[in-house]
Amino acid sequence: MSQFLDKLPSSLVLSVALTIYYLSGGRGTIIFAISILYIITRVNKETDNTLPLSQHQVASPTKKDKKEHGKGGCGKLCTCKDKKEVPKKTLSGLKLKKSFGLNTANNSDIAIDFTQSFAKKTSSPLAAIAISESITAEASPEPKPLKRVPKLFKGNKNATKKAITKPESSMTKAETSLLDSNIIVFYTSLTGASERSAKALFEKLNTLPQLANKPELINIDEIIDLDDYFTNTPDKENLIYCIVLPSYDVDSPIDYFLQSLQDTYQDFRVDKYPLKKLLGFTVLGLGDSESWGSSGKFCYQAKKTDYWLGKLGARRIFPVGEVCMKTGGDAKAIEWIDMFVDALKDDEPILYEYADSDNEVEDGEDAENDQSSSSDETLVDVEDMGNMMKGSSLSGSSNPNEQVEVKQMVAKNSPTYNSLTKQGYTVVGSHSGVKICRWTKSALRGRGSCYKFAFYGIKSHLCMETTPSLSCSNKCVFCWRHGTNPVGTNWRWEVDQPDVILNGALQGHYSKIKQMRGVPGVVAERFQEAFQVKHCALSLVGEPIFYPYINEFLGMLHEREISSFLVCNAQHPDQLATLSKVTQLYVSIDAPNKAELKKIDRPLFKDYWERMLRCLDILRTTQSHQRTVFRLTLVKGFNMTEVNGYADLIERARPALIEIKGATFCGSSAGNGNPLTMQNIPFYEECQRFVEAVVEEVNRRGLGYGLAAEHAHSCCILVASNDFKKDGEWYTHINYPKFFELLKSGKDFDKLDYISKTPEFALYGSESAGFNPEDTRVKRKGKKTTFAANEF
Ligand SMILES: Cc1cc2nc3c(=O)[nH]c(=O)nc-3n(C[C@H](O)[C@H](O)[C@H](O)COP(=O)(O)O)c2cc1C
Ligand code: SF4
Repeated sequence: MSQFLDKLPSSLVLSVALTIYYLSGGRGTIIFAISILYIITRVNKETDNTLPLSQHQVASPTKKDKKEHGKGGCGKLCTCKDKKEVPKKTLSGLKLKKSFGLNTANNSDIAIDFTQSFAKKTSSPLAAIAISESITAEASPEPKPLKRVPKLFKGNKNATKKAITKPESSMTKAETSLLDSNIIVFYTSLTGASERSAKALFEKLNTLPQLANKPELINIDEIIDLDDYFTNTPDKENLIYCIVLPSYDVDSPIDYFLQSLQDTYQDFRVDKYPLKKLLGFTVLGLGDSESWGSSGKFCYQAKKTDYWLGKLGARRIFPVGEVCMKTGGDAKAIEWIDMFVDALKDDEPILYEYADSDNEVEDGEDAENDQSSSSDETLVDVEDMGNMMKGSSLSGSSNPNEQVEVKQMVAKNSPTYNSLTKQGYTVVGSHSGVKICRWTKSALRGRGSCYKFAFYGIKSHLCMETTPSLSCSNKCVFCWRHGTNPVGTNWRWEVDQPDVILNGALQGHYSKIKQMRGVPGVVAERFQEAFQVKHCALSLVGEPIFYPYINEFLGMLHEREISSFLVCNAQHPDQLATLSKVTQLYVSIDAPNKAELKKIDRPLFKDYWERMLRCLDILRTTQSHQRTVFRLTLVKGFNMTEVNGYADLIERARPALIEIKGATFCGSSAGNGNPLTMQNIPFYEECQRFVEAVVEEVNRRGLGYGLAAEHAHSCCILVASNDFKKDGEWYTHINYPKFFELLKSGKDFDKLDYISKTPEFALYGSESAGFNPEDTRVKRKGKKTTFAANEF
């Protein structure tokens, strides 16, 4: 009978029970109840005893496993096709289980058992709760019984995967014993508690007889360049990082440390998972749960550190400790230390949870997810825009009675908003953005400014990078935003007032500057100066000229004596024609002919080439009074061949200046069709040869241009019209006070009316190659002399 019932589908059993209950007018309650009990028992039996073979995991496959499931047994990713079911008891070997005597096999149960075990060992319910929370968050956010699907075992394949491949959750056993590692204990401390704990951990490791190598103790605040440890790693084998730090909900150097980790993660120039080289890491957090528990900020910066180290590819070898110094004190920290050191002796495999770690941080700073997935939801292509545009008041609806729903470009609850804020942008209003650039940080620390200092005298710590339109009409292959910003050809969104944008941008910029005050190396004088922005680079992302009130916005900048460097993509000739005075007007010229322009800029406009040519004509005519600049981004294999084509465009527009810059690598992405690889990034010498050829050609045509300045570190060269040469010397710099004086006078003036002499160090071919001798050069270990930061 039981066998017969087992063969019936549960749904049939339930239907029969319901029918009996209904037909008997409620008198069949007992039959109904028995049926329900029977179904529950069956479901339990099914979910408890078996798992699909393709999902099951075994730490070390037995001979029997291998025989049954092929060569690799099930210790590796199982390739069995028949999805045969096997008993769940093969789930074994979890490090935490062994260390803490756990009996259960699934993630949520591990968290619970771990908590109980931890509490038993430490008699600390508080620490237990804290650690339990972090493990639960990491292992399984909620214990959903039917989702107790164990992680795949994938061996140690991550180590050999390409940098760009996201490490996956995996159960791995390190080839090296953790005791053979080189451990560095990092700490940062404001009032001394974390320093004490770090020293206690260091001492414990120092006297641990089984540890093969002596540990190191490093104060994070004394590290000159965090990149030496958290982008690159010291030249030692099998490094383990132990990081001890408190949390502060007020500005502190910890913010800078966290921001650096995040910047590294989002920096397209570095390996996506640079800390994969480490053998492992762990974080011990100190905080105050009584005062900050209810706000959810208890030890939040330790959790964030743990999160970002994980995102950078490092393997967590022990759960983040969250110790309340008010209720537990040093003793609780020592308990965590003892447990961690014990765990070092244990060489059981460790579950590396990469995927779930995204959930750990309340504000979930996961840029990658947004770039790859959520951004897709918000990208609106021109083909999809027809209907929307019909309805937009700004898109010239033909029907005046048509009800128009005008949306926000980047609404606060949209994935794009999350994506941008997670990447460090402050979204101002609903369509503008501001972000502090790397060079601004670098200049604050007395290091190099960006190439615009060499070419035009812009001090990076006085520069704000912003845009009044996050939307763009191109999807350039070299764009470091990788197309995660909204796209479109017409303005069809709500419009924010220019004063709201400017005030919001300045506020966002200054608050980011403020965060730098505890950073080692920040020069007090420069820090103070930075609260008076002098230059505005309208080039962050998107197309500033797209903003309907761009002229009003420029006027407000100039009123505050902030110079304007506006970059446009040569796709909006009408707006370009009516643009008012700017300090410097850029037009991006990314290719010398129609076919290559399509390939490289991936424009949304069908008449993109004609639009560009119209823009060039406007530069030569209506806007010829401006300091017009061609900006060329050289991409090998795409746009570095046709010298004549570029000469034609230069001849047509006669720009005052030509900035030529080698493209920087921002990663390939199948998701958005970005085809670039490192092969497409030209060397500086290649850029030089190309630029020299272009200059030769334009001069052969009698146009009169010369190689004026360079910034070799940024792979950037400035070509200028000979109009900027006086008595054989270049005058590419800008006399900013003169610019504002002329502007205030209300008279017409020309690009040559506010020029200033180019300094020696910036001249093309000079020994400094554009490096300001007043700034400090930073030597990185094992590397040539270089700047401290790269340009965005
Ligand atoms: C101004 C201030 C802000 C703090 N903010 C937090 C917080 O957000 N979360 C937390 O868990 N503890 C917070 N704390 C408590 C400290 O993290 C805790 O006292 C810690 O032990 C200090 O470590 P340290 O002296 O080694 O730097 C704060 C303490 C102060 C004085
Ligand atoms: S890189 Fe751009 S935003 Fe940064 S300092 Fe230079 S001009 Fe300003």
